[in-house]
Amino acid sequence: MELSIDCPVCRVAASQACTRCKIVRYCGREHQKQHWPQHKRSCRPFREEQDAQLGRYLMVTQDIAAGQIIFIEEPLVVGPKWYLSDAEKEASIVPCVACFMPSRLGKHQCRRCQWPVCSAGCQHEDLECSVLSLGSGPPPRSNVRSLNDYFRGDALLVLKCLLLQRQNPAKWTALLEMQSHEEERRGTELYEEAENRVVSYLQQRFLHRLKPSLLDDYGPELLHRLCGIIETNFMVIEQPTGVELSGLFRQACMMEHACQPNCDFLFDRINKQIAVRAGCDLRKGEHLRITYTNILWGTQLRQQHLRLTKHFGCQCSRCLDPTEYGTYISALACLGDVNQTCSGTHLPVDPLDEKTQWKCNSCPMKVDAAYVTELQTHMTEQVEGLMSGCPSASQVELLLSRLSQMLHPNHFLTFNLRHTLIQLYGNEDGLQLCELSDEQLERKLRICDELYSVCQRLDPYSIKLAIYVTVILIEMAHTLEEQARRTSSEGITLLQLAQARLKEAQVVMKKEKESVAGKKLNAKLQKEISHCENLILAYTYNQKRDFSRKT
Ligand SMILES: C[S@@+](CC[C@H](N)C(=O)[O-])C[C@H]1O[C@@H](n2cnc3c(N)ncnc32)[C@H](O)[C@@H]1O
Repeated sequence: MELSIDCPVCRVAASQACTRCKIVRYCGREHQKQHWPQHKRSCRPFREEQDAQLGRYLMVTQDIAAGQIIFIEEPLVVGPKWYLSDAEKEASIVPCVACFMPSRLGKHQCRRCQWPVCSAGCQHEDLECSVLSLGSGPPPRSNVRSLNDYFRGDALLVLKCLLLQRQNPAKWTALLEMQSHEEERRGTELYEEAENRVVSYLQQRFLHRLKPSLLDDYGPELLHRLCGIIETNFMVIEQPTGVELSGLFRQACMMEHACQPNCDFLFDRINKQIAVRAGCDLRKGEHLRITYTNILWGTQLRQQHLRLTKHFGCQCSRCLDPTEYGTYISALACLGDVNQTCSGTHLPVDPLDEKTQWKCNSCPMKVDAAYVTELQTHMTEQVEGLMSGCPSASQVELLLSRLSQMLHPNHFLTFNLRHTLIQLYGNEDGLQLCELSDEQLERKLRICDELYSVCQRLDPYSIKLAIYVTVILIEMAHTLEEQARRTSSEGITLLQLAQARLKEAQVVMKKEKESVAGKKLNAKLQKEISHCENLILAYTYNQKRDFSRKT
């Protein structure tokens, strides 16, 4: 996380942070006092509000410029990932119980509780270790699967929350103030899952042996409430090691959801603080908004995910618009009826209604929501199946042409396939840029333009899609460079266009300097920019040389 560490008055290195915003640092009290008349205009430029529908939320109280850090906050709890994939449940590398560094199962273990640690000397919190040591330990001769089943990271996250009641009463109070949706969760699939994976696991393996004097409450009701608090509020913290953690933050977790966010956030890898940053200029009265779901999903999928995990239906302007800002990212192609084919597009009549009909915009055909869901589920399986391998361009083309008969070209499933395709054309063996025909280059550029336009409409400030957009811009630049190589008349114009695309990507990627994927892509982008500059220099030199030869 990059924050200025110089005193804004004398510019010497400073360590004393403003206690209100924790962002600006001073060399001492004198300069802090002197700077206050200026600083108070930007210190904590928001306040907490409450609303019957949203619950608590954060509202901007003074205009905030794009890129400004709005607040920094310590976590209430940081722990292992809340949702483990099937592969992670069987992985032999797991986060160290103390420092979360990747650790090989069975190599080092805490001497007292036997949970995996990264090295013999790495120790974890005493109370946590005492509770975990009440367990019987993994069964003898365990394989990786049964070891993982004993060392459940998601349950450890709940335990970490539970132990705050003794370790830090102020954090415990703040945690219990968070929304849990415990009533709505009761009887749902998520509740049953939490019961099996976390609540009964913690009780039967550890908590039943706990001395009652150690904690006031560790009953199933409370454990389920903590699961609800985590489910509703957890934020994913990506570590430079690639390990993902879950964090709960008193204030950052108050930010409401919108399918077009206006804030993003960064994590400090050492102390796990979160810094919330304005993704665009924010005006007084606006709410601070992040996205709880995947903005590259269509409305039905986003709504379903939000209803299931966060217990609300989003009513943002994108969700209300059947075309989703003109992107048609959920739209189906109309097939017409037996008498006549149709080139129209099916859109939901009421996008917020799960059971809405989907109507064609050019013929009277209507289809039911159930049909759309079934079709989409089936196609999603096909796309995920293909993408889980390393598909070739021809395999992607084949599925794309099949799905294109039923889906709008911008549908999120075809978007995904086309985003893969632009990276394969120009990089796959036999499909290197120099091997592509002029038509293939033109098509690659056209697809890049279409994908770029969808991203711009959904996320105009590239708050969520910076990496997606940068990949598109780099592929555009590659194509333009190759086109420049093939032409003698417009070469410099094409190269300058390529350079402009890469410079645009550089601006977009400024906010992605911290993430693992962002670091990699930023390094690649720097090389692309130098390469393009060299092409321009070489082109200009050759032109000058040709001109002087002629004259
Ligand atoms: C991470 S919490 C946000 C803080 C919460 N409002 C509180 O009072 O603690 C997420 C919950 O806030 C509510 N919420 C957030 N964004 C919303 C939105 N756009 N529309 C309706 N409810 C929303 C939902 O109840 C959701 O489960």
